[in-house]
Amino acid sequence: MTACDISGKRKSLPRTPTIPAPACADMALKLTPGLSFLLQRLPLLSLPFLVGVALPRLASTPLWVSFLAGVLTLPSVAAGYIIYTNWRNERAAAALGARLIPRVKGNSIGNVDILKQMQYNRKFGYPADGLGEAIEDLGPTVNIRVLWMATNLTVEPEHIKLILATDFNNYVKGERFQYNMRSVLGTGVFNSDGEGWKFHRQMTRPFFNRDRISHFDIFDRHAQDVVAHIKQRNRAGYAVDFQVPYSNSKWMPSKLTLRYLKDLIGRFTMDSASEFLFDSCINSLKAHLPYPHNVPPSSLPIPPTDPVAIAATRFTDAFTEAMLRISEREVLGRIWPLFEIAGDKTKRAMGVISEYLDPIIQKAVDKKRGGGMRAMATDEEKDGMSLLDEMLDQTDDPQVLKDEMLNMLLAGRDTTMHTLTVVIYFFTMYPDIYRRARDETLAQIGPTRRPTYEDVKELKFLRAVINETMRLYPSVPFNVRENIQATTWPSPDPSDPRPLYIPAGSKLAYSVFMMHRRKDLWGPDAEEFDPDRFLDDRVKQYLLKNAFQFLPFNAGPRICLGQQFAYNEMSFMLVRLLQSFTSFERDEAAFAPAALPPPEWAALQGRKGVDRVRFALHLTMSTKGGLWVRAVEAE
Ligand code: HEM
Repeated sequence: MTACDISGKRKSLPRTPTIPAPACADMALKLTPGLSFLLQRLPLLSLPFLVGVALPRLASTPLWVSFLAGVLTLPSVAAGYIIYTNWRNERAAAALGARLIPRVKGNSIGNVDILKQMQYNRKFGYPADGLGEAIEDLGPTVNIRVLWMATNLTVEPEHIKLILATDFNNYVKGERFQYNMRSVLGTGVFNSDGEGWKFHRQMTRPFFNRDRISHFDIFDRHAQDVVAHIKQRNRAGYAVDFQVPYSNSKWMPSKLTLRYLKDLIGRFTMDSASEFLFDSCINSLKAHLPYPHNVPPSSLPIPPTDPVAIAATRFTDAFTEAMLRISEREVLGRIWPLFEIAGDKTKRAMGVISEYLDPIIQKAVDKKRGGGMRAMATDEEKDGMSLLDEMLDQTDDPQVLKDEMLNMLLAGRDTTMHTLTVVIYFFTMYPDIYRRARDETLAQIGPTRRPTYEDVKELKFLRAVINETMRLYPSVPFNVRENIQATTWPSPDPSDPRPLYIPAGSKLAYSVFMMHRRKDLWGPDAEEFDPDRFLDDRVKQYLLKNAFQFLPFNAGPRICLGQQFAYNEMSFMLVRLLQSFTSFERDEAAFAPAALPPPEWAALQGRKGVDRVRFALHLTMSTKGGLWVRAVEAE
């Protein structure tokens, strides 16, 4: 690959590294994921069966006995393998003076009861239901086995620090995780390790190094649209959904997105992200907003026929669907391909996404190749450039560019959308907090002026509100890694100082959601929403003692690239809302009944007993039934 620099000389560009894909991914290109999964395992599964059948035949046993022996061989071999692996791990741990991670005990074979409970909690429960009890009983790092597959879950800052920072090179996203995500995220920055990851990260990092005026132009345009939508709907007498679904839509593509479709703020973050990423706004804010479930269908306006609105809805639905499909694969674990025997479930959504994105990327590549875009622009010129334009300085491989755009869209939409939605939710719960944030905003910026980067830095209380929101409801509540080499972690239990042994290739989950609520790390009021904990003595008392106990953006070499950008985007949107409205109220009648917490939760301790919306977990977090609000306009 070559490109022209400003002087017209040909310059070679860094080559896109070849990122190895597992064999199963190659096969999956031709076969469905399920068939490819079965074919690869066929020899492994059939060998014990054939041996089991053949051996009794040597002793001339009847055919049915041989067949039965063949059938029983498979579970016997599997059980033998599990017993051997346990024994080997125990010995390896003992040789190092270590112990195995305490194991959560179920009450049935294969811990099917735990699996059922987890599935129930995922659908109807509160985030981390069930896991909190296990951590309380066994300590902050536990081993959970379901159907003989183990996951180690930790909420211990020292252990998370090892994974993310101090022993970074020993922990990877891993081939298994990457295969689950590959049909959507390709080999982009989220979904790669080693050299591939370094290549993607160094390619995108410069874009986030500076605050750009053009980004505030983008935020402002879309923030104005959001404010206008709220005013319009409220004036017409309806609540407006800040995020998620509605049950009476006529233009919803599938049951799946019906549960999760992002709304007003999701449209703000989607439109902003598409504009700064590839300079082509999705225009989802131009599409029609949903109406509350209790508006009779007969009084709903006719669904939009405007092609821009339809295309925007199609793209956002497809994007949401693709993200949900890959997060379902994570939940199903290693056996997810068996649920995709008939075909790749991301294919339909990816078709729609590609239809939209491919021409944009191809056009940029053609322009670059045809010399229509100067390579290596100056910093000043770069201010108005999209990430796609900037990346063209480094590669013109359309697949690499597409992967990166999709990774960034995921990073840039759902995380900020969730945080903004929860901030508004907390504003509806705690009007005093809203008043303080509004007073601060009006004192610093006034009722109409557009905020600058300097203004945003001065809004200390607003920053504390955002941090406290991300403490209680971090956008990425659970995350996973795998360790390459066997290792040990320091014991979290003072009464048993033996370190914990982690066999090579273990699945390691860490939950910042749960860590952020630990009373021993945050004080007895850890579950209360109190932004002042980021401003008063408690900063010294708790947070400064261990910076790894607050990790909404991760830490170490893979720390979120868009952290500063996200603070700017969220603050900008919030400033525009604080300037435009004197208060926000939740309209509970507008929530579908199943979207509200069940009445029996009100008697419970902690946030579960207090919260008035329900939260769903997929790759990122969101509210389950939307956030329906009304706002009072400022004079
Ligand atoms: C409230 C907003 C945000 C939160 C809470 C957040 C959080 C995170 C977290 C937890 C990770 C680590 C994921 C992992 O390693 O598995 C991450 C990674 C990343 N984030 Fe963000 N993020 C936010 C907004 C953004 C935005 C707006 C962008 C850019 C458009 C962005 C770009 C990235 C990128 C590129 C990575 C991958 C870094 C890597 O693997 O090297 N994020 N983010």
